[in-house]
Amino acid sequence: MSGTSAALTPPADAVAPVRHPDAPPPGELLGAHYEHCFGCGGGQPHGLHLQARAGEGVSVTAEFTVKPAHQGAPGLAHGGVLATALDETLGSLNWLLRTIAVTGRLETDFVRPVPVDTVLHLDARITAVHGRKIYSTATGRIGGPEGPVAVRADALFIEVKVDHFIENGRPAEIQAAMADPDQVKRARAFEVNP
Ligand SMILES: CCCCCCCCCC(=O)SCCNC(=O)CCNC(=O)[C@H](O)C(C)(C)COP(=O)(O)OP(=O)(O)OC[C@H]1O[C@@H](n2cnc3c(N)ncnc32)[C@H](O)[C@@H]1OP(=O)(O)O
Repeated sequence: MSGTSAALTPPADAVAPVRHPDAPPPGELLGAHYEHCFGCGGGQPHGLHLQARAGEGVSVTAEFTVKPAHQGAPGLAHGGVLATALDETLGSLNWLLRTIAVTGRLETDFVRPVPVDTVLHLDARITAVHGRKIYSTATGRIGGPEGPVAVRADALFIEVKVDHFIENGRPAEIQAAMADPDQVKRARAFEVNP
């Protein structure tokens, strides 16, 4: 059983997403947006270390290997961890628009159990944009990129300014991020949209 709530159905006057001219070409790894991100950062020992790759149009693919630290039931991935993998993959899509956005809503279907050591093959795309609202969808397959669907999600991301993080983040991490020239450069570049 699956379904999508009205909040995740784009309005009639929503528009198709437009890939930013400076978006990385199809096949290129996007890289972590923040070293300490639980989803993609290399600095989190038990994080997902998810690596997203630009696809055609406004789409990405990603792989996530379920580790023993990600268990819920014995030998099986925790559902919240799988939702995190979907959230991270969907979040990385906004890089292709060069838009900073955060998850407002995430609806997940858990279709098949995902054992430890499984590689989850994720595929996500933006379906529509309406003002600050970005609608997207993702699937996670097991046994290969064409294997059966184990999880899927629909999401609504909301565009925000860098100030969202500066005003809401814990001061220690914000100061450290702002002292990192690469982090600042990356964040500010995203604020200059055509
Ligand atoms: C540097 C790159 C960083 C990338 C990070 C990616 C990491 C992976 C993604 C994440 O996990 S992000 C972390 C989890 N998300 C959050 O922490 C977000 C917390 N929520 C908020 O900060 C605010 O609620 C939010 C910014 C999402 C919205 O607040 P705003 O005051 O900016 O927006 P507003 O409430 O005016 O809503 C704007 C529109 O979005 C709609 N909206 C907002 N939240 C919604 C929601 N939850 N469900 C449905 N619609 C929603 C709202 O109805 C409205 O629609 P209309 O324009 O049609 O009137």
